[in-house]
Amino acid sequence: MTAAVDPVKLMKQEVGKAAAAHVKSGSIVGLGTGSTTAYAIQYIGDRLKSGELNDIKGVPTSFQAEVLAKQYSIPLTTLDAIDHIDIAIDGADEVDPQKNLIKGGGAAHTREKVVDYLADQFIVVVDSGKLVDRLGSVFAVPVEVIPMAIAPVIQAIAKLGGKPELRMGIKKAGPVITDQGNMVIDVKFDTIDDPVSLEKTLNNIPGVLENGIFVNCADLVLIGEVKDGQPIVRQL
Ligand SMILES: O=C(CO)[C@H](O)[C@H](O)COP(=O)(O)O
Repeated sequence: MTAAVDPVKLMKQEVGKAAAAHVKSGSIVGLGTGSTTAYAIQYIGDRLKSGELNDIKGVPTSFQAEVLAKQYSIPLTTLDAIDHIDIAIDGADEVDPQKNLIKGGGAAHTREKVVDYLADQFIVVVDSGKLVDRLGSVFAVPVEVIPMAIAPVIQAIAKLGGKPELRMGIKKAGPVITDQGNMVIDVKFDTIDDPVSLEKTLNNIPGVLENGIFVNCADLVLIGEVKDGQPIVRQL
């Protein structure tokens, strides 16, 4: 008996491959975080190995991205050694029709926001399950907070009408700790009518480092779908 192929995995693989095909030789590439971007990193590595691509430098958005880049022999650099990023590839947890995003399912949104906004071209890679009519319909907004400010930030967020929940670890007792040593509060809002203003409002709370609302940032959204059992990629 052959094992059934997971359709979500198929979509992620195909969209990751499609995004990796956009990377040109000589580029500085922002390497996003998450299971979909992991395939893009793998395919960039494959293209380097085959000689189809050369002279690439990657800027990782997380410890995970750094480990994967090393695994696939992608040379890395840091923001103090470069003056631009040509292209960034990153996943998302929600995408609305205006290409606004919620990110941070992997608690990496702070570094992702720095890298993705710096890139001349930012390509988002998602499976079709991430598309929503309105941001916040399904996913909570991740907010990275410095540990000593957790209590007042939770109070301030509750006053804004959000339902804050401290993100807890899996296979680790206690809260999730980000790559910067901070904590994450996931905030569910009934509706997000104005993501532009909510992004600013959340970041204005003292103790908040960054939140996962990304507006006016994505240039291209690649969506993986399965049609008639076959994975396809379309653009938003
Ligand atoms: O924002 C992120 C990490 O902070 C990820 O890009 C986002 O959570 C999507 O991940 P995946 O591709 O595994 O669904």
